[in-house]
Order: sequence, then structure tokens, then C-alpha cells
Amino acid sequence: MRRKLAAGNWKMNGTAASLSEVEALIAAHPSPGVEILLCPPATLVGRLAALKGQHSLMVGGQDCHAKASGAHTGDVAAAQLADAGATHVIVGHSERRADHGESDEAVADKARAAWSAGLVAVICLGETLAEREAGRTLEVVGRQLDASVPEGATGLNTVVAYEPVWAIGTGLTPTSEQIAEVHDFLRSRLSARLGADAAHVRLLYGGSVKASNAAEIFAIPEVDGALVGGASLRAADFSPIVKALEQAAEIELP
Ligand SMILES: O=C[C@H](O)COP(=O)(O)O
Repeated sequence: MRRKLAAGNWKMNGTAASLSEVEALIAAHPSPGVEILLCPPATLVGRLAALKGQHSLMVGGQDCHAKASGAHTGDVAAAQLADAGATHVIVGHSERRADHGESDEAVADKARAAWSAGLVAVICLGETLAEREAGRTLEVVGRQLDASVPEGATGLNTVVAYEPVWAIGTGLTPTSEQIAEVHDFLRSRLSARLGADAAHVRLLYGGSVKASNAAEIFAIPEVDGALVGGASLRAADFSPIVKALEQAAEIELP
């Protein structure tokens, strides 16, 4: 069975003062029934890792360079994130694909770099509104999956996050049927490529997940959790999402 994962992406938000939200989250979930991952800005990775101590909460970066080290001003290497206490790194988020022109191939290189440093790569993909309205959603996410997820992906080194670009930070979400269609498609496509390993790769949904819609989204069979942006910044918003995922996990238990 795939363990459920509640992941938070703080994006370019948060300072040391925000660590009180992590303390509150830990206090609300001393022994969580699902995995919790927080991806703060790189400036806070080390401090968050130190703060969490022995708690099961995991810490991740939001991006890494494809190279292990070198003259790349402003970038961060996967090994540096690992050194700071990260276990995961998001790669291929649509904001990086748009803001930094990252191609599927560049994302795959970053995923390989993450693996080399011992990190789990959280590989993001998703269609734009224009692509959905043109009926190209499955074509687009299929291409992104094939080209962004390298050979060698397993449930231990890779998480895939389906994030429709038009749902990110907009308050809009696809219908449950639309999410199910894409997740079922991604699972089949992964199986065709990876064989048995595909069954262990977790598929997260991301895009305007909040307390009010989390339970409905987590009831979709191939949804193994969420990658949450805005609602992960405050414990009061993120904790109910974690609780909804814990309830979904309990329902799935045999
Ligand atoms: O990585 C997170 C996603 O971009 C979702 O962001 P959001 O929950 O603010 O819509």
C-alpha cells in the first residue's frame, strides 16, 4: 500500500518567524498517521530540519540544479539540500517551468541529480487552461510524464504531483472526475513504462487544495495525497488537510 503524503510548498514565502507555524503543526500532529513534508524556501531548510528534531515531519527543497556543484550563482545543489537536512526536493513545478523556461528534459536531469544526492524527487506536471480547453490534457501530461520522469523511478525515489496550472493559487479545482481521469491515466502510463515499480509511486494532486475540498479530493482512489501551496503556510489551514488525509488513509485500511 502507498503511504499517504501531505506535502506543503511554501514557495517564496516565509522567514524565521514562520517557523512558529511548524511548531504549531507538530504540536497538532505529534504522531501523524500520514507522511508530512514541508518544502520551505532554501533559506529555511536547515532551520526547519533542526526544529523538527525527532518528529517524523520531512523537509524538502523547492528546486535543485542538475549539476552536483560548480559555478551556478544563486542555484542550490541537491547535495546541499540533503546536507541541510532535506529528504525531498520538488522539481518541475509549473512556476519554475514558466519563470525559468525549464523543459521536461531539464526536469528529468534535476530528478536524476536529486536521486544522486539521496533525495526523493517530487516531479510536478500539469496542463494549462488553454491546453485543457483544447482537449489536450492527457496528451500534455502524458508527454510531461514520459520526458520528466527518468527511467529508474521507483516508489522510493519519486513522487509525481499532478498540478493543473489553472488551478494553482486560483481557488479553482478540477472536478473529482477530471482529477480521477488524469490520475488513472498517469498510473497506467507509469505502469507501461516502469512495470511493477509504478504501483509504488505516489500520485499527489495539487492546485487550490484547502480544508473545504480536501476530503472530496482524497476520496479519489488514485490520489495518494496533496501538494499544497497557500494553505500550507499556516498550521491552522494545513492541519485540517492533514487530518482529512489521515481519515482517507483510515478508510483505505483493509
Ligand atoms: O505546489 C503547490 C501548488 O502550486 C499549489 O498551490 P496552491 O495550493 O496555492 O494552489
